[in-house]
Amino acid sequence: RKITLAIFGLDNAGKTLTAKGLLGQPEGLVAPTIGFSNMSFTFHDNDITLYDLGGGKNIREIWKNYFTDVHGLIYVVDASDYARLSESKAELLKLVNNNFIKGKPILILANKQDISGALDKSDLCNELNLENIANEFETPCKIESCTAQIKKAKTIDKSLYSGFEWLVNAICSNWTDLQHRVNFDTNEKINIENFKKSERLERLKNGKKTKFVKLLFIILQALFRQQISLAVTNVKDGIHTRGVYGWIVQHFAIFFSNTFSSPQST
Ligand SMILES: Nc1nc2c(ncn2[C@@H]2O[C@H](COP(=O)(O)OP(=O)(O)OP(=O)(O)O)[C@@H](O)[C@H]2O)c(=O)[nH]1
Ligand SMILES: [Mg+2]
Repeated sequence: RKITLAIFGLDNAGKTLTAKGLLGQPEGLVAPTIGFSNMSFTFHDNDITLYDLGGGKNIREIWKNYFTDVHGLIYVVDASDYARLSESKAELLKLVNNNFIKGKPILILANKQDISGALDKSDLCNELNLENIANEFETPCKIESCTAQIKKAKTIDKSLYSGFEWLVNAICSNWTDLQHRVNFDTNEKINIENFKKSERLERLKNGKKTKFVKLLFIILQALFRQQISLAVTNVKDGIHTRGVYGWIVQHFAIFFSNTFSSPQST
C-alpha cells in the first residue's frame, strides 16, 4: 500500500526530529522547517510518504494543501511547553474539524518527555480533551508519550515506534474507505483548482479587453478633441472643412463656439 501521512503541530514541537526518528536518524541539529519536506520509507511492507510541515504561525497556511492527500496524521505537542498548550489544542481542533480530515486516524505525541515536568500522555489527554475530540469528530485517536531527541544513532523511541505502528494498522484496517476518500477528495481538489485557474484566466482576459477598450476610447477622445479645436480655429479664421466628417466636426464646433462664447453686447 502507498500510505501518505503528514506531521502537524506548532513550531518547536519536535516534528522534524520525530520524522527523522521514524527514519532512524534522530540525532543531529534541526532547523525550523520553512515550508515542508517529504521523506519516503517502508514500514511493514507499506510504502510511506511522510510530509514534515513547518509549524510556524505564517507557515500553517500551507497545512490545508495536504489535507486531501493524507490517509492519517501525526500531531506533535511539546509536552513541556505549558504556555502554548491552548494554542496547540486550538490548532488540533481546527484540524479535526476540517471535512477532509474528519474521521482519519490521528497519532498524538506528547513529545519532549526528557524535559522534567513534561506532561505525560494521560495528563496531555485531559488537557487536550482528547476523548471528546475522538467522540465528537468520530476520529480514531491514540496518544503516546515520547522523546524524539535521542542521542543514540539508528534508534527509535519505543513509544514513537508503537504509536506509529498503531497509526499504520488503523489506516490498513480501514484501507478501502480511506483510499476511496483520498482519491475522491484529491480529484475534487484538482477540479476546484482547475476551476479557479480558468476563472483567473477569464478575469485576466476580460481585464485586458477592458484596458484595450479604454485605451481606444482615450485615443478617439484625443483625436476628436484635436479635430474640434482645429475646426474651431478654422471657423474663427473663416476656413471651411471638406468632407462629411469635416462637416460634422465643423458644425459641432460652430455649435460649441455659439453655446460657450461670451454673449455679444447690443
Ligand atoms: N529536549 C528535547 N528537545 C527536543 C525534542 N524533540 C525536539 N527537540 C528540540 O526542539 C527543537 C525543535 O525541534 P524541531 O524538530 O525542529 O521542531 P519542529 O516542530 O519541526 O519545528 P518547526 O519546523 O519550526 O515547525 C529543536 O531544538 C530540537 O532539538 C525532545 O524530545 N526533547
Ligand atoms: Mg520542523
